[in-house]
Parts: sequence; structure tokens; C-alpha cells
Amino acid sequence: MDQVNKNYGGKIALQNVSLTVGSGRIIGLLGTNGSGKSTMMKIAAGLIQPASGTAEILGRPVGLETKALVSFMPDRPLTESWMKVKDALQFYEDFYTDFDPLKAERMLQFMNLNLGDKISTLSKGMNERLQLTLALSRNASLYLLDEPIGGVDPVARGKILDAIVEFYNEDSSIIISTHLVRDIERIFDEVIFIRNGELVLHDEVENIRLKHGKSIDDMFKEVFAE
Ligand SMILES: Nc1ncnc2c1ncn2[C@@H]1O[C@H](COP(=O)(O)OP(=O)(O)OP(=O)(O)O)[C@@H](O)[C@H]1O
Repeated sequence: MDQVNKNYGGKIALQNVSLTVGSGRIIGLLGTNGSGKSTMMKIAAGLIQPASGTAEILGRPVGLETKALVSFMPDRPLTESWMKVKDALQFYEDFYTDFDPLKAERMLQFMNLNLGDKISTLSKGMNERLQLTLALSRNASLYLLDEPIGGVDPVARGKILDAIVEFYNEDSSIIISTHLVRDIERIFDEVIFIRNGELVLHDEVENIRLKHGKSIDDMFKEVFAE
């Protein structure tokens, strides 16, 4: 992403954001409400256009060609409420040539979901588990997970994080947006802090811990103190 700007009407959502993400990394995209995390993900997923600047995936400009490389889990479900879990899987299989049905079934088991469950009756946390299963069952190069465990109870969070680490394809990268920093920081290789649409920090987790002698959560609280 190079010099990306985005505004909604008069409201600035991203300001001159430039960053590069390598492969095989799990990256935390951290910021408070309204800081621009979803906007950044939607630009990388090709769902919205920047006002200026460029975004590329594997050297190709974001567009039709890169949509096949990116698996996006939005913060609101993409599935229809009439569907059962098995319909959602079928929908993804029909739509994405890189969808791996065997992986999806293994993940469903891990997540305690059943093929016959009706999506409209799933709790928020169970719905997130389903969306995560769908997103990670594609063999993509870049996974964008927007607040993947916000609705999952604290007891199950650890298990879901283990699923992310276990089921993602290690040649790919995952960007996870969240403000549940303490719960998730153990799986991050790098973190990006974004505040009021501006990138304020992008570094390896190890470097931050060494340089500042703090956990990412403490660093986050310090940077975002109001
Ligand atoms: N469709 C839209 N129309 C107008 N303003 C928008 C729209 N989408 C986002 N914004 C504004 O752009 C800014 C960035 O929003 P964005 O959703 O990217 O933040 P976020 O970091 O993902 O927030 P959250 O953690 O609350 O989900 C916010 O000020 C928001 O109000």
C-alpha cells in the first residue's frame, strides 16, 4: 500500500498510509473505534477504492485479478440468513475455486458447528466461528480478518486463535484487526497501529517487546490513551 488516502464525504478515514506486508506473517492491525482498520481491509480486498495512492497484492494492482488471492472475513456476515451451515459451505465452494471443502469440514468440527445448523439461529460467537471457517478454508495468499473474535466468549477465544494458527496456509499472510489486543497478541509476528487514519507504528512484535520492555497490549494502551 503506497500513500493511500480515503475519505467518506468530508470525513477522512485514511491519510497517506504506506506499508508492505511480507508472506508467512500474522499481523495485528490495531486501533480504536473508527481509526480506519476496516477501511484499510476493504481497500486491500478491492471492495472500495482509495481516493489516491495505490494498493498491490503480490505485485499486482488490487482489482479483479487480486480478488482471487484475498480472503476477507468482514465484521458483518456475508451469508444469507435462510442458509444452513452446509448451504454456506456450498455457496463458498461454488464461488471460490480455491475453497477446500475437506479443510472446511475439519474446521467446522473444531469449531463445534454442524452442517445442519440454521445460520439465523446461531449466536454471534458461533456465527463468527462460521465466518472464520469460510474465510480460512480458501487457499488464499492474504487473509483479512476484521474483528474475528469480538463476539466469542473469553473461554473459547484461545481455542479459536489456535484454529487460526493451525488452519492458515503458512505461505500466506493474515492481517487481523482487533482491539482485543491482550487476548490475541501471542499469535502476532508484527503489529500495525493506526490512529485517526494514520499509521503510527509498524514493527515486529519481538522488536517492540525488546525496545520498549512492554507487552503489545501495554504499548497499545499507552499509544491510544485518550
Ligand atoms: N460508509 C461510510 N460512510 C461514512 N463514513 C464512514 C463509512 N465507513 C467508515 N466511515 C468513517 O471512517 C472512519 C474509519 O472507519 P473504519 O470503519 O475504517 O474504522 P475501524 O477502525 O474499522 O473502526 P471499528 O473498530 O469501530 O470497526 C470512521 O470515522 C467512520 O465513521
